[in-house]
Amino acid sequence: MNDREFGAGGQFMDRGRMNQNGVVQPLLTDLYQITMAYAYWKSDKTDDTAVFDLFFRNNPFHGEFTIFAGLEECLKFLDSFHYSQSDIEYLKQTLPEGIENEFFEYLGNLTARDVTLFAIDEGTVAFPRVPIIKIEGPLIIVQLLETTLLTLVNYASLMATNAARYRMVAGKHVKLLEFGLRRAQGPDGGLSASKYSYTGGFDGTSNVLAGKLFNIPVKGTHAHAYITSFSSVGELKTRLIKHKQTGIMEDLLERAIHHRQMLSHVLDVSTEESSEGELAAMVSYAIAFPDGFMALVDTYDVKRSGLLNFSAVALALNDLGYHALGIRIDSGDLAYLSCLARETFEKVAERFKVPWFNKLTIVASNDINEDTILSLNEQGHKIDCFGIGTHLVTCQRQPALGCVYKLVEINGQPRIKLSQDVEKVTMPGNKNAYRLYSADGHALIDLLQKVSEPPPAVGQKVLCRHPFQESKRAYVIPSHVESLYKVYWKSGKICQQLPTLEQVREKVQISLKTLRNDHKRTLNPTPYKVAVSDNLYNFIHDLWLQNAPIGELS
Ligand SMILES: Nc1ncnc2c1ncn2[C@@H]1O[C@H](COP(=O)(O)OP(=O)(O)OP(=O)(O)O)[C@@H](O)[C@H]1O
Ligand SMILES: O=P(O)(O)OC[C@H]1O[C@H](OP(=O)(O)OP(=O)(O)O)[C@H](O)[C@@H]1O
Ligand SMILES: O=C(O)c1cccnc1
Ligand SMILES: [Mg+2]
Repeated sequence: MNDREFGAGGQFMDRGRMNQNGVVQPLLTDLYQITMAYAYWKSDKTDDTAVFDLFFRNNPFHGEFTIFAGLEECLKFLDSFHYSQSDIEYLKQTLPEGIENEFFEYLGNLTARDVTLFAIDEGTVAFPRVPIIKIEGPLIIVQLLETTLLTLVNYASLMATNAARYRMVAGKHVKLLEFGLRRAQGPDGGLSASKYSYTGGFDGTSNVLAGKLFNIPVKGTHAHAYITSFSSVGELKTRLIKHKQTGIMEDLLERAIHHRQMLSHVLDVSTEESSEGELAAMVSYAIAFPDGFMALVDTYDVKRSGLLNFSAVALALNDLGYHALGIRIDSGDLAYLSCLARETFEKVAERFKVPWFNKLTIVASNDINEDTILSLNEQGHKIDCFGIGTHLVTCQRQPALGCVYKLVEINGQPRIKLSQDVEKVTMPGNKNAYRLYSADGHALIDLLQKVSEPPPAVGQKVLCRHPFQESKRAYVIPSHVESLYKVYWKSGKICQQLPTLEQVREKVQISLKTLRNDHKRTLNPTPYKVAVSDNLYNFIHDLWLQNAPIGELS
């Protein structure tokens, strides 16, 4: 990949940062990470080692699952982590006066070589409080990674989860296209939205740069502007198109006008009421893309104009050996209009002996969200493909995932962060995570243990405890045990074969299949259980008592 590719948009590219979006670099962080680094350095903590957990506390969108995404970008970030000369110069000017020069030398030599990163596989379903990434290494460097890792994981996982939810409500046979670039949170947000909506189960994007960078299928139709740019057939500079088989130039407009006349009787709409400008626009688009003719039919009136003109042009193309692809509807009652369009195509198929007309694609767009799709499903519709922008990319129902990054161990000693809100108390210590499965292949529970404990064994009873509620416990006899963490980064190297985007996309669907339907339903889904071992439970609560100050009443 050359530097122009990710450097597009004027982003700064440094040597060694070739494989990543140029904006992802060590200074893409909060100032406090660097000021803390200086204070740690001043306090002689350069040899301290720490373990941080990266996890979220609540699933987004009132759901009970999250899709983990963004791991590959985190690994590329570790791989390229290095402050450039200009970064150091900038920090010298920006940090408060009096910072010792040796600190900048220290920063200039810093890399992620001594860091070890464990993670669950990208594309896997994940649950609250089970760290999706666990990172160990020198305190200063692992602290410095916090904000960047969070920004790489939070939106990616939110987006992949949102897309997976749209996929679940739409069903596997409907195509889903992401149309959100114009509404996304800026250019980089737009690229991430395209990438991770594909991961979550979309079929393609209208975002051309995303297509190029991530090898995602790019798809699209045309805008209302194309239709409204014509007002009469007199504006057509050319009406001619080559017959697909004979190669002879033929007049497409003439044929379309002829078919329009015939169709007006079959469809019971008057040619006078339909728009001539729309007909001209469709003819001109069909001349440009005879094999890929897809037209927007709602500019003036779907029934009285759009479907008539589209069918006329599609029949004219058919005379010349071409099959049109379909239509897009972008306003009005999408259930009603899609059924009307399908009925129209069926009528035309029968009357004009063009059976392929039955299979024309009906694309719908216009402020679609999960609820719209559910409602359209209830009403009955004939939509083959949804084009979804705004609500997908802005994650309308929940605009941020709350992944956090918490210190759980330092120099082998556990650390706990207390909170009035029990949900916010951190799970101290270096832990392993396991997913326990039932005999039918469904995930039953995620279990956190201390790393010193032996892993749960198939067929053996394990006591699983709610991390904070003493009375909530259950014995689980797993039929299969999955150890959730793999070492992804160690000794300065990515140590797993990274899956392609396509493979991560498949993983999402495979992983979702292991979840029972009641965890996945839209309304009041059943929470998935996350537990701790008895050993970890006691460890957490002992530490809690040690750390909680004893109040005094007077
Ligand atoms: N059958 C339907 N059931 C539920 N929601 C629908 C249905 N058809 C369309 N919608 C949704 O209803 C909303 C309609 O939007 P709006 O009120 O702006 O109308 P419009 O059709 O876009 O109007 P205009 O023709 O002025 O552009 C959109 O969010 C669309 O996705
Ligand atoms: O509705 P979304 O889910 O965001 O999908 C993308 C929208 O972008 C386009 O038009 P735009 O919204 O720019 O203009 P329009 O709605 O006025 O046609 C397109 O026609 C869709 O309506
Ligand atoms: O190709 C389309 O139809 C499209 C692309 C972006 C936004 N709205 C529609
Ligand atoms: Mg719109």
